[in-house]
Amino acid sequence: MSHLLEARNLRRILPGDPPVTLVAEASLAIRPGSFTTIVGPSGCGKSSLLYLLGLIDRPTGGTLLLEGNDVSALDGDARARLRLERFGFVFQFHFLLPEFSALENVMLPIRRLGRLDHSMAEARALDLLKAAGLEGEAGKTPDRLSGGERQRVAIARALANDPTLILADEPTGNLDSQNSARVIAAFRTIASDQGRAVICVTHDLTIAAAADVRISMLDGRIVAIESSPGSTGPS
Ligand SMILES: Nc1ncnc2c1ncn2[C@@H]1O[C@H](COP(=O)(O)OP(=O)(O)OP(=O)(O)O)[C@@H](O)[C@H]1O
Repeated sequence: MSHLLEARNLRRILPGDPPVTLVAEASLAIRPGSFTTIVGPSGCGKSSLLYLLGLIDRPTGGTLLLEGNDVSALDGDARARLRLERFGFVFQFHFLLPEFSALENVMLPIRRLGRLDHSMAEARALDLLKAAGLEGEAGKTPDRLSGGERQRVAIARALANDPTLILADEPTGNLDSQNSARVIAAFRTIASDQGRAVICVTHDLTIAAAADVRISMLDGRIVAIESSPGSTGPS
């Protein structure tokens, strides 16, 4: 089966004197139904690579293929559209809008995409919250949710438009071990869908252990790509 996402010699260099290399010659392939972690010491370029893979940042060299299509050189509007349609993001801080309920937060990207009317968007958002075990919390604003609940709302929001790729940056960074375990279990379930894949930057060894593929970085470079025992390989 073809790769969902493929990077070939992806590079991100900040201009300057001297220039700063955030990511150097990164090559990787993400297969459907996989859970990949990106690990490495602080400052090695994990987030920078994730932002390139998620079309948040733009490479200064190399190629990025989304289901075989070259998306490396798209303009800002086209990248924003693809992010909304095909990607879901989960960050260390949940970035839920404080004045909106959990339900409204999950509905927002659905309404922005504009394919569903208000009541259909609401039904979909409720289903996602239900799947996250948060049916009873739908009407609450983020300040009335626990840290773990907020992060699960953020995951529901990331899934709102049925994305192909879920990208997470330190999603358990602010959670205790019990809530981390729920978040990891949610990612595992999401990644078991053959139409999807999860890529997660983490320092959390429990996440790294739960993944199918582990990409290790050092000084902006990928230094190893390893598959877990039982997984079918990195590509
Ligand atoms: N806009 C920028 N200007 C200058 N340096 C930057 C910029 N963005 C990132 N860097 C530097 O690039 C390097 C890679 O940063 P990045 O956030 O990708 O690392 P990371 O591995 O995710 O780190 P951490 O685990 O601490 O979050 C770091 O040394 C960082 O300070």
